[in-house]
Amino acid sequence: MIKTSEGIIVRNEKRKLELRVLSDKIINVFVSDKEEKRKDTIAIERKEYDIPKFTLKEELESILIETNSLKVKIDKNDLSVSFLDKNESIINEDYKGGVKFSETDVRCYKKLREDHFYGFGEKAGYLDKKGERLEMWNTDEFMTHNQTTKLLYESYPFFIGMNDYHTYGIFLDNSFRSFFDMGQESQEYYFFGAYGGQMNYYFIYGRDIKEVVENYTYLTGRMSLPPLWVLGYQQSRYSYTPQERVLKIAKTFREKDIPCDVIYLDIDYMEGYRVFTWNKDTFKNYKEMLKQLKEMGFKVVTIVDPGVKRDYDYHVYREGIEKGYFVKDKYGITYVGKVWPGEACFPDFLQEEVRYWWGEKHREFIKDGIDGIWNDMNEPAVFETPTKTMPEDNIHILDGEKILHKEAHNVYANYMAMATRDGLLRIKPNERPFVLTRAGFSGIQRYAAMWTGDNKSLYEHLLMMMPMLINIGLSGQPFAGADVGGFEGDCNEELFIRWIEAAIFTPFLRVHSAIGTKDQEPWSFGKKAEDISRKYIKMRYELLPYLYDLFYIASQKGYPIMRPLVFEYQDDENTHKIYDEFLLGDNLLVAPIYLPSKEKREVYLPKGIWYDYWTGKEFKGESYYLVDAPIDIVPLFVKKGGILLKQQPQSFVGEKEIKEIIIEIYKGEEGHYLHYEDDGKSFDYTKGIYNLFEIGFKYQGGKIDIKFDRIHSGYEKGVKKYKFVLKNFDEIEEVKINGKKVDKEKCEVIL
Ligand SMILES: OC[C@H]1O[C@H](O[C@H]2[C@H](O)[C@@H](O)[C@@H](O[C@H]3[C@H](O)[C@@H](O)[C@@H](O)O[C@@H]3CO)O[C@@H]2CO)[C@H](O)[C@@H](O)[C@@H]1O
Repeated sequence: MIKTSEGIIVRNEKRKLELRVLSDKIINVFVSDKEEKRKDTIAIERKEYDIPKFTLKEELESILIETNSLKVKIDKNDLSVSFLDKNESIINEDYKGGVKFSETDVRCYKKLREDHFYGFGEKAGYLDKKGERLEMWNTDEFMTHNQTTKLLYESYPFFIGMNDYHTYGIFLDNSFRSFFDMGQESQEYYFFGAYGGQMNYYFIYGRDIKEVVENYTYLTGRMSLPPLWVLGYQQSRYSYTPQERVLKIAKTFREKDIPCDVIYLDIDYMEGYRVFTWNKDTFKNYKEMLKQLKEMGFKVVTIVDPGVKRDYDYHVYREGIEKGYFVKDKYGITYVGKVWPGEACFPDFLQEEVRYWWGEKHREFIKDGIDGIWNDMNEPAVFETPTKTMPEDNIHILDGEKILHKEAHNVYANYMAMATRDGLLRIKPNERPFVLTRAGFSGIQRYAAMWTGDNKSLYEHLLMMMPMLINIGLSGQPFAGADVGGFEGDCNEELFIRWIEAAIFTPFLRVHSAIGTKDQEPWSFGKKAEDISRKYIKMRYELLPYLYDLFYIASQKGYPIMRPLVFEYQDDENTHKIYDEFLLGDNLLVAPIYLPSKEKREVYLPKGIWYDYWTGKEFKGESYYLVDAPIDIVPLFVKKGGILLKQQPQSFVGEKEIKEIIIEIYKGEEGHYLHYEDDGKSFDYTKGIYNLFEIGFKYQGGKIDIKFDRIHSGYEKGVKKYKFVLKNFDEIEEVKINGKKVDKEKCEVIL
């Protein structure tokens, strides 16, 4: 055994085990049958750790490492590893020697003690993945996504294991195609591994799911605060063309008083699908169009695919060829695949120089008035190949070394998103960039928001939006959404209404639909759908302060914005498998209708008291209820003592100065809330230019004591008036704010 500054290295005649103690609760395990160095992928953001104190005890058969929270036992014979808590209760242990190497793969077997497995990022199907076999290989899956769809666009080789006694996470830091058998093959063990690369995983212990997610994102990084406008409603279609149609859509939103912040331009804005060009026939006057959109308060996001059309007269292709920036085949010849523009080449984003070149290509776009970039087809997808991507033996260069596509594939999109984000940051250094991506790997939250690709206009896909987005959130990516209304197939009035009712509570809210399908704007399905859409989109804008506070928490702790009930109520066993309800933050429970012709649904309310958001009716938790949901109502519940922040809705973010924040306090003995405020655009907050408020209350015998405390003050232009609205309190005799009695009818703070 060798003691290192971070942990230990142990060898037997066949292999080496390197164990690093990265925190009291995070242990990195690297097992190899060769003399090689551990290789972290792009997923790991953290480069330095505050190595905690740990003790080391070597015995005849084993080695014991102990931190403040964990004991790690290593069997000196087979180098298997067990993780125990301080009371010697096993959290997780290798099964029959643990790691196995073979010609085709490397895998690790673990004893199966877990009741549930969550995470795994973007996977179709339900919330709990126990008993399933999953694979990770970024894939453009155009067919219906359902329980049997194994591969989708993004890969997160991360899961959370949980039983009544323990919660932990495992992140397999390996970018090759990976697999996870969570008890399908056996009831005795589960295993995970990859078809290549190393057995390099991080064991992440946590008091509960929350702490595991916090620790996992401590490693893989957290989303930084997005510009406030991307929290608004966004309208997309493949494709809005010509420019007159784009303007017409924009004007209609304003005429019909339906809030909207963003319009997307899909592939038809380009000249022959050549990236970084404009179609001169259909977008003749695109600068003028962008100007007019800006005047109406719209932001514009354009699609940018990785495929560069093979055409020597086209500057991006010519430069790429001349500089040798494209991915090469196994013979070292530039690889050509078929995508939208026909024959195309793919920039090797793994190279820093290529990323810089690509980032600079956005300069003109941004100067002309484009506000955000949508990276699509970045698995990378290639048409008409059996694998739907480029050959696995294609060559990329990473840190000066050749690596094959089979290693680069799953991380390609992260490097592309990095190129885009860094480019936007160079162009406008003090403006928060917005990048949307379809493909990605763990850690993608540091570069881009994501959407779940080509779903269909089906009730099944409305339902699936929930478990998918919830598991993505548990996998460190809080900023996610689905194509609202469904991408492929015709949506209809009822489906659109029900989808909007659910989606306004998802972090990323974009309606998107495919070419040849029925129009999918909020007014495309008649007056009823239009009115209900307006009502809910306005509600989204009303709730923006609450939502932005959740983005702030996500940026600090990595917590999901859209949470499964088990995230907040892990002790309540009934929550463990619920996937068709979710929490927006910890105060608001959303139970969408996801079946046709349904005006009622069963809702489970966890521990505590809950108030029907619409009627105020009180419900006791830990029970199921059949609740009414006529077509214009999505069942919503606020928890006892919950606090919701609202503001006046507007047509787009920044339309009007927000002069007042409404703080709704729902009856309870007490409640707490953290409110964050900044300019919603720049990075000034990193220099302390933001405000942070602690809001709380205590209530007893008709008397309520409200605390409103600015614990950080830095943003002078912040809202000055905070009005408290007391919900569900029967008789209020006395109201105090910060210890001072105030008039019950004028419950407010003016700063
Ligand atoms: O930019 C346009 C849209 O591109 C994406 O969706 C496309 C998807 O990625 C492609 O694979 C393709 O699907 C074809 C499919 O692969 C093929 O087997 C055949 O069935 O025809 C399909 C249709 O051509 O087309 C999709 C678009 O229709 C992206 O996900 C969308 O958001 C973009 O709007």
